[in-house]
Amino acid sequence: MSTLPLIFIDGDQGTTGLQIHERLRARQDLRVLTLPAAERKDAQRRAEAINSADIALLCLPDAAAREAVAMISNPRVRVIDASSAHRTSPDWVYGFPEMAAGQAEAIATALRVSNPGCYPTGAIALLRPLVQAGLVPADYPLNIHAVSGYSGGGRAQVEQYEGAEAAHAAPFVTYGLGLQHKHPPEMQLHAGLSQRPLFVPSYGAFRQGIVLTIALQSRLLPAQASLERLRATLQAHYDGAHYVTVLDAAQSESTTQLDPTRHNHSNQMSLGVFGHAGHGHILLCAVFDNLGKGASGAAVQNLDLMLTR
Ligand SMILES: NC(=O)C1=CN([C@@H]2O[C@H](COP(=O)(O)OP(=O)(O)OC[C@H]3O[C@@H](n4cnc5c(N)ncnc54)[C@H](OP(=O)(O)O)[C@@H]3O)[C@@H](O)[C@H]2O)C=CC1
Ligand SMILES: CC(=O)N[C@@H](CCC(=O)OP(=O)(O)O)C(=O)O
Repeated sequence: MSTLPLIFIDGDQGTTGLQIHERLRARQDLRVLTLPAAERKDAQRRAEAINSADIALLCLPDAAAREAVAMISNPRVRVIDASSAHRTSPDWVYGFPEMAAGQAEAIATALRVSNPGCYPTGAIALLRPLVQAGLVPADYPLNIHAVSGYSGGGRAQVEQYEGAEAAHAAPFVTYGLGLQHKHPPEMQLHAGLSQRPLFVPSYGAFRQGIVLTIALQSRLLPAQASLERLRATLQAHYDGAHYVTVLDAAQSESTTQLDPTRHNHSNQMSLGVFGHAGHGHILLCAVFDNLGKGASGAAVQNLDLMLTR
């Protein structure tokens, strides 16, 4: 009998699950369990697979993820949930290792880890250190804009852009106009905001990658919140982080545009602070792959932390 840890991917045929599978394919330090196509939605087979695993990776819609958790009877099974079902639940560890001191350790020892959402990853990465340093007030009236690749919408949206009707797919779509998107509560909680941020998501006719931007007005910030101070605070927070980089002053100066696909197929995220002191305008930016640091890459990063225990 092998003693290598057994990892079950529930939802391995979906957008996130396929990419996790791909990332784990060549690994010699673990075994990956998936169900045959005909059984992948069979509740009994899923329950058996989950309960036989050391770590179950849930790459499912929220309802199916909740169902999967309810199936667990083996107290030793650990879970990484990629869905948004548990991201604000106090019983789950939020799977963003760079977010705060001690977070990586909390993930490493956790039984239940909720992977962050794609858009929240960028928003929280930018805001949390600045709010904590008192440079962005917790009640700042925030507007968060983001443009994602269409794969953020999962298989159904990928089909629209890559299937038979692809020629009719819109080149660019702004959505969530009811301002009820599922992500603001997750952003608010983990960024330490006292108000719900306003979030305007869009997607374009490219497969994957995100540019997320947050505009700030200096007159609404504390006097010490200069562009340089904001940048230095983020640099200090992410100093030594493998996957998160903050553009320095020279890099920011020479950057005139942001390409959402820049970090595709990696777990990297770049953060930038741009602005014009004379106008009192500051722009916080995050660039990353919605299927990398925004989903599958982050899940594998968390898996690796959990495998250390
Ligand atoms: N795409 C992204 O950028 C990101 C996605 N996520 C999250 O990851 C999760 C998965 O998303 P994504 O991969 O995009 O979605 P997909 O729709 O691409 O994949 C979901 C998969 O789950 C399967 N599935 C649905 N219901 C069940 C069930 N009851 N039992 C077993 N399998 C089931 C689906 O099968 P079928 O298609 O046959 O129904 C599909 O293969 C979501 O909760 C999403 O919020 C997180 C971060 C980013
Ligand atoms: C482009 C696009 O359609 N995006 C999806 C992202 C949803 C998603 O999967 O969100 P998580 O990252 O939290 O799981 C949307 O906005 O509904």
